[in-house]
This record gives sequence, C-alpha cells and structure tokens, in this order.
Amino acid sequence: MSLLEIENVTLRFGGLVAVDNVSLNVNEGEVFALVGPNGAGKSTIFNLISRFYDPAEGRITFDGNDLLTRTSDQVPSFGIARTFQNIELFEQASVLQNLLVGRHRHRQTGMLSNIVFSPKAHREELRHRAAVEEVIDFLNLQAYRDKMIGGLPYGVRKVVELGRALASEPKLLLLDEPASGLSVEETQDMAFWIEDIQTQMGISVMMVEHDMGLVSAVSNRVMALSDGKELATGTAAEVQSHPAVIEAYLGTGEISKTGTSRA
Ligand SMILES: Nc1ncnc2c1ncn2[C@@H]1O[C@H](COP(=O)(O)OP(=O)(O)OP(=O)(O)O)[C@@H](O)[C@H]1O
Repeated sequence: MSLLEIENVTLRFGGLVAVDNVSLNVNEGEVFALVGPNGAGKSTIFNLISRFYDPAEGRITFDGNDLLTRTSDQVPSFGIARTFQNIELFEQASVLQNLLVGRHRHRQTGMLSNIVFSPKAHREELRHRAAVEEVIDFLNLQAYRDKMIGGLPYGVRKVVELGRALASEPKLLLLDEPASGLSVEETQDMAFWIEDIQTQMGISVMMVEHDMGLVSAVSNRVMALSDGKELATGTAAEVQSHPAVIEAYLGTGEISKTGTSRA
C-alpha cells in the first residue's frame, strides 16, 4: 500500500525549475532512494515533503492526508521524521537529551503537570526514557549516552541524528545523504541499520544518497533525477544501466560506485 504519494509536483525558484512535474510513491515497508547529480532536485523534494516549500503545482499526500494543507510544524505528527545533510543536533546537550527531543510528538502532559512533576508526568517520562533506551541499544550508542554532542566524532553524531528520528517512532523516515562523510565501515553499519529499520521496525525509508553502493545494498526502488526531472525508476541495477541516467552522470564518475542490488 502506498504511504507517500507525490503527484505531478513542480517547484520553481524564480526562473529555475528545481522540481519538474515529478510523480512518485513510497509504499509501506519500502526503502526508496532518490539519486541524481548535484542540483538534480533531490533535497528540494525532501523540503517539499517537509512543507518547507509550497509547490507551484501538484499534490502530496501521506497516509491518506493532504500534506499541502499542513504546516511544517504539523508534518512530524503524521509520522514523518527526517535527518539532514548538515547534521542538526543540540551541540550543548547530551546524546540522551537529544534523543528525548525526538519524543516530542508523543508528549501528552501539559506544562503545569511537568512543573509539579505529577504522577502522570512521571509515568510519561518513564515511557519516553524506555523508548529512547531501545533506540540507544538498537544503534549501539550506550558508550555515548551521557556525552555532549559537541565533543563527538562526526560519524557518531550522524548515528545520533538517525536515533533522534527513530525515537519519534515514525512511519516514514527521510534520510538526507545518510552516508555522506562516513568511512567505509560506518557506511556498512548504516546499511545494516537501514535494513533493520525496514525489516525489524517496519518503517518505510526514503533516502537521498550519492553512494550507489549503499543505494544498491538497501533500496527496493530507486528514482534517478536530473535537472528536476525523472530520468528512470526501477531497481538500482535497472536505474544504473538506464541510458538517460548514464548520460546525465557522464563525466561525474558518481554512478560507477556500484554495489549489490537486493531488490
Ligand atoms: N532555496 C533555494 N533558492 C534558489 N535555488 C535553490 C534553492 N534550493 C535549491 N535551489 C536550486 O534548485 C536546484 C535543485 O537543488 P537541490 O538542492 O534540490 O539539488 P540536489 O539534487 O539535492 O543536489 P545535491 O546533491 O548537491 O544536494 C539547484 O539548481 C539549486 O541550486
């Protein structure tokens, strides 16, 4: 069943058509990747789903809800969580505190209840801590639980950002370049986690990624874009061998980083 549907969406920045009549859907339980050369419009599609931008034309629905009638603040409440190309965490807070921020959409007790720390607020806090501890175990973050983000290596921050998104218990996880800046080993770990997020947690994943090894290893379907337009959609192998995709990547060398397709 289709979870996210984007239909004939167009977005212009002045005279530049950043997303040109793009349609796609992400099914429940699927890992869907967007690939394409720099400036293809991949992040802009994430920003449209996150409601940072209004499309000039088209429709975006999630789980049967019209997302275009909602604000960016409301998007997480539907079960859409996201990581960013430039990691966005609270530098002066611990890993645990950052992960607890991910629980925001599930908080029910009001400010007064929290100030006096009522039994209800106490029970709720225990529930949030338990959910966050599960994420810490899942991502092997035990050693970093009480460390400040500011002092952590880049690769660990990237995992914490993934953890914060997971702590919100999303239906759809948007991963913006999950492998960028990671070592080969860290990228391998990221591939395992994405697989487990899909198979064990049942969360759908949509990712923007340049590393075709990771894309091939974890994606069920891939869409290639260039200059805002769809070039091809299919398995990673189908997309990589598509003439329009090869043409778009010619000279960039990016598409040559292939891996083993699982789709
Ligand atoms: N806020 C903006 N204002 C004007 N132009 C923008 C804006 N954001 C993106 N663009 C332009 O829209 C086009 C698509 O950009 P986008 O960031 O979506 O590409 P991308 O495929 O994510 O690229 P990359 O792989 O480099 O991140 C580019 O030409 C970019 O310069």
